[in-house]
Amino acid sequence: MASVKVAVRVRPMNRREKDLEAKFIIQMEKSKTTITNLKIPEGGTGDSGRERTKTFTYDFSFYSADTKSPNYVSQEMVFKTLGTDVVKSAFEGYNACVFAYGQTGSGKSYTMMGNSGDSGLIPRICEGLFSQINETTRWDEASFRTEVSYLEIYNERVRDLLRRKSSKTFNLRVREHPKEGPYVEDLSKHLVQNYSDVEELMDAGNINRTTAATGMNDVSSRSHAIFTIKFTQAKFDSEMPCETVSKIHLVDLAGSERADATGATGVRLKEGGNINKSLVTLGSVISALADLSQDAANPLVKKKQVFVPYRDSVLTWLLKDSLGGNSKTIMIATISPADVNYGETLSTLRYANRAKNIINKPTINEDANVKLIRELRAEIARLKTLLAQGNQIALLDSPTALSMEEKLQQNEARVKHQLYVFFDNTVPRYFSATIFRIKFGVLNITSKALHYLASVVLLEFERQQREELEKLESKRTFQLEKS
Ligand SMILES: Nc1ncnc2c1ncn2[C@@H]1O[C@H](COP(=O)(O)OP(=O)(O)OP(=O)(O)O)[C@@H](O)[C@H]1O
Repeated sequence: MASVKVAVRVRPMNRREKDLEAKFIIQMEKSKTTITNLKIPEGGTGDSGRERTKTFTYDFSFYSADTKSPNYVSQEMVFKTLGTDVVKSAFEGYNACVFAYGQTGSGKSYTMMGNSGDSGLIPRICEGLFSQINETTRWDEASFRTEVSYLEIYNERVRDLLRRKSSKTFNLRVREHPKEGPYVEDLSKHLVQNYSDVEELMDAGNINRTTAATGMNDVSSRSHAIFTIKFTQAKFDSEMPCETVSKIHLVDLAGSERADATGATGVRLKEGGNINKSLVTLGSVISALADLSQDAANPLVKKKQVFVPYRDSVLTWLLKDSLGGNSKTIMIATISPADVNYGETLSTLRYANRAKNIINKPTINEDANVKLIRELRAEIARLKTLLAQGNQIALLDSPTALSMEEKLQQNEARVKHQLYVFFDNTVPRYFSATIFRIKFGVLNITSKALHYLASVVLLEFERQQREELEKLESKRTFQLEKS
């Protein structure tokens, strides 16, 4: 179990806000973010008793409004605080997701993608992944496979941002795999060997992304973009093959916006409606999940039937696993510091506050065959303990009816039988379980490993039996000498 991690980031005032002589209304101290409503006089309360300041506590509050401030949080610091954990999760075999949420022009794309020379989380995470791959391959015999895909959801339709123009790029279907969950049919996947391969694809995808100038942002993303890295790792852990697969979704959402703030009409207004549909559904999903988690945390409360409307929008359907499922998820809420955006900023802060309550269930995604071998090994260890215990009991009981030799023979038969049962049950299951699939060269080693394990147990068994017989022999000799 792991809560969704939530960070809030405030950007500097932009030209528009400066021209409007906007006032700064955001304060941050450690993990706390405070917003001030300048319409309410200092020391007083509003007509309806509203307070002038509201304070929220998040996992992180990133102050990026002024580069000269000692508290300034740079792109690199955001990566060090959040991105390195994503890289770590990938190497451990967990799924991960980072999504940026906020008003148009509040800094989502800047945080996720960044500018040239000032890159954001997505390029830094990819760079971090490859630098660790290089480190690991230098010392270990691990092998890696990294695949990326990049899509946008525009007007509730999925579009492949990395597909060549000649092929179908628009309106791809979202389907659901019974085990692996929702996926996009026919989405192109690209094998990458190093960071510059990723950079090339990212640049190509960003050019294809739907953007437009709005009243709030000259280059406003009009779609939700999901950059996905599928990272597979095969290595040997204490001489056992081990394969993990991790999926990392890096999501740059389109802005949450009101038509009046952006001055949108026509196409932009329709886009706004669709963008909001996904974001409203995202809000409902977050609320439902937060309710579920709070209920689960309180055993005294009668469990409600909470419906999570994942399927109400393409975005939430595709991010199903990242929200309340098998993933380590981070939400970054980006905000403007200006009083002119008070309403939007407060709503973002509330949204983020709700998301803190979501509990996910991340698990290591291990190959089923490899898992079976690990279980097999644990079972062998258990049998070895049983064998040892069995022998001790037999020795303690020795003066009664049966002679020691007989007991030893009985033990031998019992353990042999257990071993037969064990291998009879496990080996066919093991071999039928598609172990012959050729995957990262695991084939030879896994079947070899099984033989190795079997021979280790039998050798150990023989050694123990020999020891017992030797003990018995020396006892007999001692008794003979005495008489
Ligand atoms: N923390 C920051 N530091 C410096 N500049 C920033 C920061 N955040 C955003 N900006 C600048 O503000 C402008 C708008 O940011 P950005 O495009 O990231 O907004 P957005 O939230 O992605 O907007 P939209 O939803 O319209 O796509 C850009 O010029 C960006 O470089």
